[in-house]
Amino acid sequence: MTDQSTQSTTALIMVLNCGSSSIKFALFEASQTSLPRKPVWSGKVDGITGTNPTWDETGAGTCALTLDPQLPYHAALGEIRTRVTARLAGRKIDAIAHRVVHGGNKYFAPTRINADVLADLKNLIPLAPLHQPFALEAIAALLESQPELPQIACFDTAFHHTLPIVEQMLPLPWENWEQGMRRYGFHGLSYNYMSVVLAERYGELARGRTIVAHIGSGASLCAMQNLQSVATTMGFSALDGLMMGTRCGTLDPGAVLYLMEIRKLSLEQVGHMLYHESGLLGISGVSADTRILLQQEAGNARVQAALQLYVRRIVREIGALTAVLGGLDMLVFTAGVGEHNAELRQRICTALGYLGIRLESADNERHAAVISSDDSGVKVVVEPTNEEWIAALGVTKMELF
Ligand SMILES: Nc1ncnc2c1ncn2[C@@H]1O[C@H](COP(=O)(O)OP(=O)(O)O)[C@@H](O)[C@H]1O
Ligand SMILES: CC(=O)OP(=O)(O)O
Ligand SMILES: [Mg+2]
Repeated sequence: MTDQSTQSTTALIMVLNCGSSSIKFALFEASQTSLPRKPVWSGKVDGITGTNPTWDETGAGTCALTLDPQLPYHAALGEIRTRVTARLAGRKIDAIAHRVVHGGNKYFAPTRINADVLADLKNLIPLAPLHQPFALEAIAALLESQPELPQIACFDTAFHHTLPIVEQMLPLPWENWEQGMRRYGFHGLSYNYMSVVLAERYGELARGRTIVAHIGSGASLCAMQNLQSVATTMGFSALDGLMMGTRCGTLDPGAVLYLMEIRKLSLEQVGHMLYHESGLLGISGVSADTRILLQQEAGNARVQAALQLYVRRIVREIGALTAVLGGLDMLVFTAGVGEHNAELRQRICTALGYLGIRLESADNERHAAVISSDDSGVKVVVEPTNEEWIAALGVTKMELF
């Protein structure tokens, strides 16, 4: 931010965060010197991929929405636009920050979007088809309707720029690496926020061997050392790693070949299966939402199997990342499931008892900041993420105002 006295004292920054099951938005008021963590107004359209989308304004509760089922993201973006316009009552937005999930090999810092940048980002749609098209749809519409409004892309992949080469590489023939195929890692705005807030709250401990479990509709783990990403479960695309709401996570590549060669599924059919029909939804046949699955678990073998595999994959990958870190000092739960689902945190931590993890049940139930007991070998904490603030912060560093 510049300090020219002719400029208005605050700037209004809107953030759009297109996730796989929700679109979140937030309006931040930035002064010349500070950006409060709490937005002046925020909300989300939730359950976009489900049957009952809801509108939730901060503190206003939820209400059901009717979205065009053929174009739910498109309809949700329109809903947000209408409500934000009404709420602003003529006040101008100074910049819009977009969470863009994939920045590829070219974008590692917040970037002002023009037609060339947009074209580059469109090329990455195949690597994040649940996210990239919707963020880019909003960007393209705004570039056209308000070309003078600065739009800034803030990348999920950027925080993982510190990954060592051994974590970036895919075990494919060398020329693929030379041609740019690599593991990127995602949920970087969330992990970036964690690197800030964990250092504030837990000081030196957070600088040690930390695993952050970002478990929402999409899910990944990040192993951090000295608050930097050293390993992560999502890789080249947002399909890798943990089992998710509708995504398979890590899968034997032989299974993909089999589906195509023997079952004769087309590329599109396999892609649809892996992104939209797998994970919790695919195994349970009921829902991608852990709340619903926990309610229907008793007496439903498929729901039980879905939840068992979901927890197993998290436990397995925490074990793998602990090995990479050479031990574990802190385990952090965040995002929709991580912040709100005490039952699943309990199941995960019980399976991790061999690491010396002990939970304080009452603290876990009330989603306290620290949920491990005093004698736990690893500090276990719950920390609400704030991807939107990191995106807005990126905008304030661009000297636009
Ligand atoms: N209050 C809650 N209690 C329990 N689970 C929740 C709650 N809110 C969200 N979740 C879970 O989190 C998931 C959404 O997480 P979120 O991080 O918002 O996902 P995304 O950003 O990928 O859309 C939901 O599918 C649901 O399972
Ligand atoms: C990258 C990703 O899966 O994001 P989300 O969890 O918001 O869907
Ligand atoms: Mg998300």
